[in-house]
Amino acid sequence: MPPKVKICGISTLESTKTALNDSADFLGFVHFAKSPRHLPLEAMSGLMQVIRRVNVSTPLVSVVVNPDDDLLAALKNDVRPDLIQLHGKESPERVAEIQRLTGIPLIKAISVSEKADLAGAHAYEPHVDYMMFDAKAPKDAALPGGLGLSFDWSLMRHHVAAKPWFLAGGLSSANLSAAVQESGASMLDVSSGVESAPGIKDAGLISDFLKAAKSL
Ligand SMILES: O=C(O)c1ccccc1NCC(=O)[C@H](O)[C@H](O)COP(=O)(O)O
Repeated sequence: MPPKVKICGISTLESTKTALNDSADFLGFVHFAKSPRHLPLEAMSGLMQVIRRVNVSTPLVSVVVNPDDDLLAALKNDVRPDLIQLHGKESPERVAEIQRLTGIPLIKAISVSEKADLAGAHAYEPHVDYMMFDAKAPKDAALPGGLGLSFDWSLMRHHVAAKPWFLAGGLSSANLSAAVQESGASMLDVSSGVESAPGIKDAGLISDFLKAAKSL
């Protein structure tokens, strides 16, 4: 079974169309002011509404970082994504609270640089539908994700998980096969690897990535 793919950091209808034409399994939209992929909530909501007119089956994911209750209320009441991806330092208790507050299925991202980072993941599992394992950002980085950095994929080999998980960080059409082999991942997430410049998605790179993933 080929890995499922989430194309993250989509901000235009054009890249949405490419991703859907080549059978992306999830589409991610980032709301984080410092990100070159940042979408204000109104724009995210508008784009999602347009997508839903032509495609109701592909889950649309709002990616946020340490969201406060006001942001969660806006996501729940106005944007209404299929999933919320939590990509900050949310504690397991806060994730449980976010689940209660929104009722929207969650993806919790964990930053990984060494094996010890995986141990903390289990505490989130009761509260989420999916986990994501992404490369840990450098201390001085402006963003917690979308940096095109990888971690040692073999760390995931013996990870026993109660929830399905995405592998993220520095993936591209050139390395995804090795990444799947080394990590055992059945779900992949990519952003920079399908861009021609930060925040600029490239139709050819999106197609290449999805075709390479679907051919595994
Ligand atoms: O992509 C961003 O700009 C971003 C900003 C703030 C929080 C999360 C962000 N991205 C989350 C993702 O799911 C990325 O796809 C993931 O980190 C992998 O990125 P990349 O290494 O560029 O493929």
